[in-house]
Amino acid sequence: MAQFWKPGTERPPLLDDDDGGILLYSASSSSSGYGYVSIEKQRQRLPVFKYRTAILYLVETHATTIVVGETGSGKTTQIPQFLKEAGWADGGRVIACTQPRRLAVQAVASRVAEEMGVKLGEEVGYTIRFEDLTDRDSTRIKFLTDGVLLREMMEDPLLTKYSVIMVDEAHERSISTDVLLGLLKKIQRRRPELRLIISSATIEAKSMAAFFHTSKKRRGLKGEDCVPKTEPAILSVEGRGFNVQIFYIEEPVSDYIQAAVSTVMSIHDQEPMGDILVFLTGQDDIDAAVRLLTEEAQNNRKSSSGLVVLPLYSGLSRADQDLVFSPIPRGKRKVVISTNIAETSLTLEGVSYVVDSGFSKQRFYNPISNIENLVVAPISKASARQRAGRAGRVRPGKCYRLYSEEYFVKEMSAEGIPEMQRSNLVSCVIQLKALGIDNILGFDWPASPSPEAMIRALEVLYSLGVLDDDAKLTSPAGFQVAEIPLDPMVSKMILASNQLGCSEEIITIAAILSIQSIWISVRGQQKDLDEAKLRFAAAEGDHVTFLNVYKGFLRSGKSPKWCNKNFVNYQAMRKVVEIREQLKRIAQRIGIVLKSCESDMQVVRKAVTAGFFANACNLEAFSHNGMYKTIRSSQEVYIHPSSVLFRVNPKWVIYNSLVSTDRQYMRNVISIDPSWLIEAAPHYYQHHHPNSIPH
Ligand SMILES: Nc1ncnc2c1ncn2[C@@H]1O[C@H](COP(=O)(O)OP(=O)(O)OP(=O)(O)O)[C@@H](O)[C@H]1O
Repeated sequence: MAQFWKPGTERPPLLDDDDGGILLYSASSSSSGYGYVSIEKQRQRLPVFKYRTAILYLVETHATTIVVGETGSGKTTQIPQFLKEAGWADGGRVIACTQPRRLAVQAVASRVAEEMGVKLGEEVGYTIRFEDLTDRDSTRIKFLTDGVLLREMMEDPLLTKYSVIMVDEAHERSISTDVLLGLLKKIQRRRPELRLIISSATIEAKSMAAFFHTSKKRRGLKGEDCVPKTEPAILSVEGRGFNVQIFYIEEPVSDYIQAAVSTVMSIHDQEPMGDILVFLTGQDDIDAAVRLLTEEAQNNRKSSSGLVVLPLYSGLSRADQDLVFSPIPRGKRKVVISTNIAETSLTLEGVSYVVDSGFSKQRFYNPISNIENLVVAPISKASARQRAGRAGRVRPGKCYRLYSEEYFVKEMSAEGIPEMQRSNLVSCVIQLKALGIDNILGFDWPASPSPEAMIRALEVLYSLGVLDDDAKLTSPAGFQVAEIPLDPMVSKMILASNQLGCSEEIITIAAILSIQSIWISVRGQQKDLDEAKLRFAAAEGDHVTFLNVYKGFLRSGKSPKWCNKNFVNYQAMRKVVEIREQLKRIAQRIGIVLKSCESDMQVVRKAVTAGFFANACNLEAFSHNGMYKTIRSSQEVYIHPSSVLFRVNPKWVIYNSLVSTDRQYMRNVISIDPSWLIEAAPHYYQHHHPNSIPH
């Protein structure tokens, strides 16, 4: 490893480090030594502990407090406890702390419950989509995703039960965080007693402060006189977790999966015990790396025995995700291979080594072509620092970056682009509409989305029948779609299935579409995978094929062996079963009758069309290479090789998503009859594309 890796230059990190200095995370002044220490001692050792009085004073006197502190300084776990101790949860009030990711919500809630010596779900609880572990009477500190807090606003627009809302990891700038910040600013005007804490590792504190600074006079709910200062306070928490030594690769790598696997093996061969956390981009990469490492172990090479390799991504079932937190037998080394869901807020206790590929999957949306792509793109310096920080949570660690120091310093961007400015805004707009925000274009955003993207979103919602001519939610369809916490196109497909009598099938399809892939992808075994797929392949396309796989899985008694034999990802199927159960409950709640259409696949395809008609494509006449054109923007697209319709090339198809590599590829494709498009969306096709559909 010595000739392969170059240690980073040591330089003390500064909070406003905008020149991209290479960080050597150094131990905070109070973090002395490691080994066994009581939880109370661990708490007191965290940098944020010294700021307890300052934080409480600022929260008392300011409507908004912005806390900037490096990863591991203790913001997430400690600040809610300080607030509780200071009485902010007295009198039945609740302290909320939001996170952008579900996994982080669960993990920090468990940790805080443990630190307070209480049972999770009582005084300390959490809520994520489809899962509520809180108690209406006793929960005083509640962790939740920012998306869930937005949903709570539908029932309680002023969020009256919360005394303090802490928006954590604001630097991630997820869409939900940005929408939440905009709405909280509105709520503050009506509730001067509400306190906000915006906390983050790298937030541009000044621009956030400017956003929250308002000269407008606030109106109290009941004429309260406890008007705090409107100018936000900014507090920098100095100090970090433990030393993390950074190493850079000397030469750029062409295959980051292979490079990550080799790095893990080198660490295992040469470094003292300590778990390894590897950051790759998505399920495919991760499954490939897990397989490569497991094969090494099976080949019984002395060097790789003793490795316990675990994947971590959002498409895993809860039980499989929990495995990464579970202890492993003594003398073994855990290797967790993860997407960026482990990037912020998580503490994986045993981790001493991080391997950072430098990439993540990111959404990019082009409002002109109205196409959204999920692409593998370079991460920002802020993400790289968060990733490195995972190695220094409970003891000093090392981070191996699979890119050069020069690249980090000169080319990596300082911060990522806010999700709001690179996403399709359909879900965001429907949520604001459901909250009664009519003037979406005039909404006060921390970072404004492009007007084109907004207009596109309004158009899609209008064509889905979710908004009426006055851009208000339609009743009941619009309200029902808003109620289902999924992409409105998927929700519309579920609503249509109710009328078409195939809700059982469509709910299965919706569950499968919400995870990345149900197939095991194995490098070098593509032919075997294709053959396995043929056993389930349906001429109608991928959606019907999914139903065949799901039926087979149930018939096998949910057997892992059956999955392996058929190249079906067992963990993904467990997640599908889990999501399906949750969707069933929501569907019943909004009045959908669960009904199976048995073998009538035409109604299933019609229901898919009802949701995804805007993604219709037509095979180019005389096309010898399978080129399609999208109806809405005449974009050139092709069926992805992973689809069962690859090379079949039916004349008319609908896709669920696009991935762009050398070309734009359609994933999850189904063949349709073009007349269904007019049935599903007469306005969209007759007015916007009158000559594109044969009558
Ligand atoms: N589950 C856990 N097990 C052991 N230690 C933990 C656990 N969770 C947190 N800690 C300790 O608490 C420290 C502070 O964690 P916390 O999440 O509060 O920091 P933070 O400043 O919010 O960082 P981040 O921005 O990365 O979320 C960790 O570095 C770690 O030492």
